[in-house]
Formats: sequence, structure tokens, C-alpha cells
Amino acid sequence: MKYNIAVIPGDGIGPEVTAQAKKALMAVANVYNHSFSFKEALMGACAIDATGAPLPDETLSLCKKSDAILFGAIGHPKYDNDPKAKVRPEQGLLKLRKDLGLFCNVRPIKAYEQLIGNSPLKKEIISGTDIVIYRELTGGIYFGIKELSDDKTIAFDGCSYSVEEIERIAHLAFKEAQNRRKKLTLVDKANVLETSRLWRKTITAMANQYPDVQLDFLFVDNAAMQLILNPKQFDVILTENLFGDILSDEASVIGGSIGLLASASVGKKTALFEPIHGSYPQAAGKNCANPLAAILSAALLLQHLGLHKEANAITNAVEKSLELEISTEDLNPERAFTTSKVGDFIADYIENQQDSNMNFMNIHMGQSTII
Ligand SMILES: NC(=O)c1ccc[n+]([C@@H]2O[C@H](COP(=O)([O-])OP(=O)(O)OC[C@H]3O[C@@H](n4cnc5c(N)ncnc54)[C@H](O)[C@@H]3O)[C@@H](O)[C@H]2O)c1
Ligand SMILES: CC(C)[C@H](C(=O)O)[C@@H](O)C(=O)O
Ligand SMILES: [Mg+2]
Repeated sequence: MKYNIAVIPGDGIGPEVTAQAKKALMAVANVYNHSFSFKEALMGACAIDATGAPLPDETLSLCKKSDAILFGAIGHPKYDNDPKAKVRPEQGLLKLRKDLGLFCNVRPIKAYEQLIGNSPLKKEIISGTDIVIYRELTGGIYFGIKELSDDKTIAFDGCSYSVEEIERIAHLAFKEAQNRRKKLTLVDKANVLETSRLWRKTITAMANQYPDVQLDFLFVDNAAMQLILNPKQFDVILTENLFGDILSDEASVIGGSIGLLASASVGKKTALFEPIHGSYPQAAGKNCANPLAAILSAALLLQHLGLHKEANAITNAVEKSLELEISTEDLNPERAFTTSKVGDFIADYIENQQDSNMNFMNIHMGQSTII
């Protein structure tokens, strides 16, 4: 089959990690006789530099024409440190999510047995953790009215949610729970926020449509603590935009590095696949960032296209790289492999995994070097 994939490498480490995800997809194409046509487009600080806009029209129209979108990361310190900047890289990503209707962001988190020692959390606490966060992505405070008083001493960010916005992601989260361990936790701040009370009321009213799912509720402050104290209690977490952003970075500590966390941003018409991490500007151009979040995002892309065997080929290769410690410095500081070497290993493993020849492993393991 032929698929058109829009690729948005973005800023900082975005281009480096996205290149490895493309390598993995090309290896899949070779083994399984698919054809991926990749078309690249600008978004973020690089797009502002080139066109003045963080999301050029050509990028949006390319995304609309594509079967799926692979995205790296955006963001640049020159904007992070300038609160007065009117045009910012992040506006590109937010506009893309909104214009494409990508309301449901799925963020899987698991403790890989191979990496159990990498987390600062105790082994017995994290071992066996397998959570998926359903983060609402096109509503809430991110997209509310923003105001600054004329004398610039008072700022306002509005937060609103409608029943329709809550229901459409909640149906997906309930269904995901049905396919997993049948537990759904709504995380909110219903003791304070009107929007959270609407979430609670709406989800409670939906529960009878999913009688096999055990539904519970947690306030977000407690949820932040429970994620670290006892992450195994969670199966599917459903939450609003801002809480999902914060809790997923926190949860990445369970896996051992944020460089492992992939995500799918899904709408009715299309879907975009993105690591949860940012542009990590300190590592840009150094070939040292972990590409696995981007590579695992490519696996989620394949699943979305219904290519399950192919997606498994990528996740198996990732597991093998972790087992052999063919990993970047965040996971393997003593004997770090570069970003591109990890990508090469994954692509080679996908193409040659039937090959039981141990030389194959030796070639890669002998190549360790580094930064
Ligand atoms: N989706 C996105 O594009 C996205 C997400 C978050 C932040 N950002 C932007 O990225 C810029 C930097 O933000 P930040 O420093 O808060 O977050 P960040 O995720 O870029 O980096 C935070 C820390 O996480 C670690 N890290 C991140 N990615 C890694 C990787 N692939 N491999 C190994 N370690 C990794 C590093 O220790 C890094 O210092 C900002 O401009 C921000 O707005 C963009
Ligand atoms: C860059 C920023 C707008 C974005 C968000 O807050 O959604 C990021 O942190 C993420 O998690 O994808
Ligand atoms: Mg974030």
C-alpha cells in the first residue's frame, strides 16, 4: 500500500529524532512492501524564521492532504525567554491541533523491565506499570480568551469546556479501558473548578453505557502524588488539556526518560504522531537526544493506519535496543550511543530480525561511541 505522510521536524532536536523515525518507517516499508511518501513542512521557530508565521498555510494544507502526520518538536529559547513575543513557535502547534480537530491525545506510559533501574523511583513501585493518559487537546485554558490589562499588571486566561468536548474524548477513553484492564480514572479539580464539575457530571452520566468499566475520580493534586506513590493503580487516565500536559511529563519518570514517551493526537479526519518531549535546545545538533519517543510515535502511526504487524516490528526493535543497551546518554550514560546509531540499529533490526546471525548484534554493539 502507498501512504502519504506529512513530516514536520520542527526545531531543536526535532529534526534529529524525526529522521530516526523515518528510518524505522522506511525499514518497515522494505520488509512489508509498503510505500511511504514523505513530504516535509515547516512549523515552529524555523517557520517563523522562514515565513514569519509559526504555522504556514502550506504546512496546514499538506497535513490535510496526508494520511497521517509525523511531528518532532517545536520551541526555541529566544521565545521562551521573551514573554513579550507576540508570535511564538508553540502557537503553530496549538493552531495545527485546533485546525485539524485533534481533540484526543493518547500518551502511553510503561515501565520497561530493561530500564527498571533507570528510574529514580523504587523498582517495586514502578515494575509492571502500564498506563495510558487520554488528554483532551483542543479545549480548556489553552484555547480560552487571553487578556492583559492596558497597564499590563493583570493577566487573564479563560478556561471553558462543553459537554460535547468532554463526551467525544470520554467515549474513546471508556472504549480503551474496555480493551485494557477496565479501569478509568477521571482526573480533575472538581472541588474548585466549574469546568471540572462539568467533566465529573458528564462522565458520571456516561458510565452506565460502559458497565464493565470501573470508574473512579481523583483530584489532580492527589493524582500527581499517586502517580509516584503507586502508579500500578492506574489503567486509563482521562483528563483535561493542562492537567494531561503536566501529569504526562511527571509520569515519564516512571519509564526512566521522557525521551521514551510517544503520543498520538487523534481527530475525526486525521491524526498526528508526536513525542511528548519538547525541542530540548541544549541537545540540538549534538546527535545525543533519545530518538525512541519519535520512533515509538511512528509505531503508533502504523497502528492508526491498521498496520499492526508493522507497528509491532518497530516496538520489538525498540525493546531489543533497550535489552542490548543500545541507547542514548539519558538511558546509558556510561556507554552512550548517538541518536543516529540508535536509529540505525532499530532500522537494521526491523529489516534483519529474522536473521539469527549474532554478527548482526556484534556489529552494532561494537559500534558504540560516542559523544
Ligand atoms: N510538543 C512540543 O513540541 C513541545 C513539548 C514540550 C516543550 N516544547 C518546547 O520545547 C522547548 C524546551 O522545553 P523544555 O526544556 O521545558 O522541555 P523539553 O521536553 O524540551 O526538555 C526537558 C528535559 O527533558 C529531557 N529530554 C527531552 N527530550 C529528550 C530526549 N529526546 N532525549 C533525552 N532527554 C530528553 C532533557 O533532560 C531536557 O532538559 C520550549 O520551547 C518548549 O515550549 C515543545
Ligand atoms: C509545546 C506545548 C504547547 C505543548 C503542550 O503544552 O501541549 C507540549 O508541552 C506538549 O506536551 O505537547
Ligand atoms: Mg508538554
